[in-house]
Amino acid sequence: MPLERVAVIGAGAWGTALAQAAAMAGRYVSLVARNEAVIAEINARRTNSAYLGALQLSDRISAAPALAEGTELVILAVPAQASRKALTGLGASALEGLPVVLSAKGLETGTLLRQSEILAQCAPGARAYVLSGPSFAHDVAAGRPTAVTLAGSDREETETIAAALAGPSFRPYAADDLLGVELVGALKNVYALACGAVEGAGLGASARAALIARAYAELGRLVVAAGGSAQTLGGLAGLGDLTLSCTSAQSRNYSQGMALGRDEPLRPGGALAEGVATAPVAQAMARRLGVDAPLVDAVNLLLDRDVSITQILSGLMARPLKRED
Ligand SMILES: NC(=O)C1=CN([C@@H]2O[C@H](COP(=O)(O)OP(=O)(O)OC[C@H]3O[C@@H](n4cnc5c(N)ncnc54)[C@H](OP(=O)(O)O)[C@@H]3O)[C@@H](O)[C@H]2O)C=CC1
Ligand SMILES: O=C(CO)COP(=O)(O)O
Repeated sequence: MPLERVAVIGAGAWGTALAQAAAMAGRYVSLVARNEAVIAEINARRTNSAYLGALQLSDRISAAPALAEGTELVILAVPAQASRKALTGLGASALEGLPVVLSAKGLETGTLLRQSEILAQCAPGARAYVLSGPSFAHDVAAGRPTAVTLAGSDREETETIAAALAGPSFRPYAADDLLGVELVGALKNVYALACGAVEGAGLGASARAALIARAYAELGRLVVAAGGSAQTLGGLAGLGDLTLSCTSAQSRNYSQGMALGRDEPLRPGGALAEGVATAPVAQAMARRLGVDAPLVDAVNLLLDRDVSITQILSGLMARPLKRED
């Protein structure tokens, strides 16, 4: 089987979970961490307690401070705003000719770039793939079943990578629409903030469901205008992840949204909510594309603390009535 030796960059919750998934799929995994204590704990005790509690990691995983010789597949699993720094640290020559699976769900602030565009700048000789879909790190690491999308422009290599990562409880479906998969994965976090705010403010499950449906329509307008496929929207990375992240307090974005809805402070330094950094980027993108994105606008107002979610929903309800499209 090709792709025996996988390196996962970033030993946080998602990197460790993806390392575990790859190990359960039969790969040998080097989990690259920047923190020496994390490396020592994984190698000595087979746990990463800061991120995954007492969960026992596969003995096919070893932790290391740098990319090992002989790596055949790289998975990048640091937060979206840290990807550029992590890739620069690895160096373009180390990634030359390698497939790199991008797993962060966010757009870069300032540049408005997607993860694959950052990879193209930092390591032009690497080949980009994107993994996205409904998958909480704790679920994946514990071997609870889910299915995700693995997108890439080389159909044969996409299928080979999907097969290399497929295990008894982790099922990657190959897809072509790399741009669309990247965008829906990043943007669903913005809508998850809004849905969490609706719950936090006690506005009810009906409002939340209506918001999810309108978010789905808005996401479709954005993805298609940006050049993605409408089919991606109904897939695992679109509908699948939107459903998960917009309904579960296990989502950091949703739970940060709940704090916004209660008018509580966000937790600085707390668990990462990618939607907070991505919301202004999404707004700039929508404006550049000329797409009407009232929910993205609303989340930005909410994050600026200009208005409450209740006021925002009242404003949306007062917009001129229109056909549902
Ligand atoms: N958690 C989840 O359920 C899922 C997360 N994702 C996505 O995965 C991405 C990462 O999230 P998650 O793992 O949860 O975040 P965590 O906060 O759990 O972990 C982030 C990890 O990235 C490391 N890191 C940060 N900056 C750098 C850097 N410059 N160089 C090297 N390592 C760095 C951190 O290292 P250190 O420990 O030293 O700070 C830490 O190990 C996000 O984009 C998220 O949307 C996708 C699906 C599921
Ligand atoms: O993307 C995720 C699940 O698919 C994780 O969502 P959060 O980053 O909101 O926790």
